[in-house]
Amino acid sequence: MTMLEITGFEKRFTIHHLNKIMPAIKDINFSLKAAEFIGIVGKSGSGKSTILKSIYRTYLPDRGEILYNSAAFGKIDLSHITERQMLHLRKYEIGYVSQFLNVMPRTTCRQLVTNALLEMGSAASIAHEEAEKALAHFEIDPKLWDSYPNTFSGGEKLRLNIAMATVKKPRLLLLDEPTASLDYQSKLKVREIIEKLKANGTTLVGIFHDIEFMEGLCDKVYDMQTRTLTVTDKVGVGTES
Ligand SMILES: Nc1ncnc2c1ncn2[C@@H]1O[C@H](COP(=O)(O)OP(=O)(O)OP(=O)(O)O)[C@@H](O)[C@H]1O
Repeated sequence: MTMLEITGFEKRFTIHHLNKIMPAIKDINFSLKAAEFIGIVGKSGSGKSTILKSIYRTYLPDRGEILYNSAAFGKIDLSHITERQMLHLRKYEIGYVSQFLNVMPRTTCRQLVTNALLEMGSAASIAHEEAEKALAHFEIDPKLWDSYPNTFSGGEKLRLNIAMATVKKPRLLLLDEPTASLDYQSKLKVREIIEKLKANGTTLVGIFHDIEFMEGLCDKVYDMQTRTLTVTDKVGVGTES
């Protein structure tokens, strides 16, 4: 089953103070099936994050379709659904992890992960238990669990961010360099979670600076420079289109 299909995607930005329209990316085409992981590679500024933000509907495309096979609404174009539908998808189906933690102020680390589960409809006791498991998995020091994350280190914030998104076991997970400032041990923990989610049917789109991290994890790689989609056999590669 095709889970995500991007065709003829194009995005431009209006720079108001220069009164200019800047083309960002165009002619982006790729698709992926349920439980597949696509890695997007390309140089800085080539538009990788723009694609992820457009799937999450932070940005709207100027041309093209972003078709997603939703559990709640069937096959839909993410750029044309209502705000209400998009909010539903963000809550129940689509997760987004960036390098930056953007959370409710004055909410503890433990509450943030627990709330993520509660809003999905988990029972309170299960939400508490699963939240602790996730915090422990990402090796967030238990001394920090009841603290506000605004004072956390960069790596702690990042690990909390990943815990909050992955604990929900989303149907589609968007990863925008989530391991950027993590040490090797923490990266392995992220990899472990990605493998588990994939095995449970999560479809993933990821940007990783660290090509080695993606090795053996991605089913497909989309190269922004050559606009080609490569199907990996997880050892060697063979081009699809
Ligand atoms: N909100 C915005 N307003 C104006 N220009 C933008 C906006 N967002 C992105 N851009 C521009 O679009 C282009 C693509 O940016 P994007 O962040 O998608 O690249 P990237 O490949 O993810 O880069 P990096 O690897 O450095 O994170 C860049 O030239 C950037 O300046």
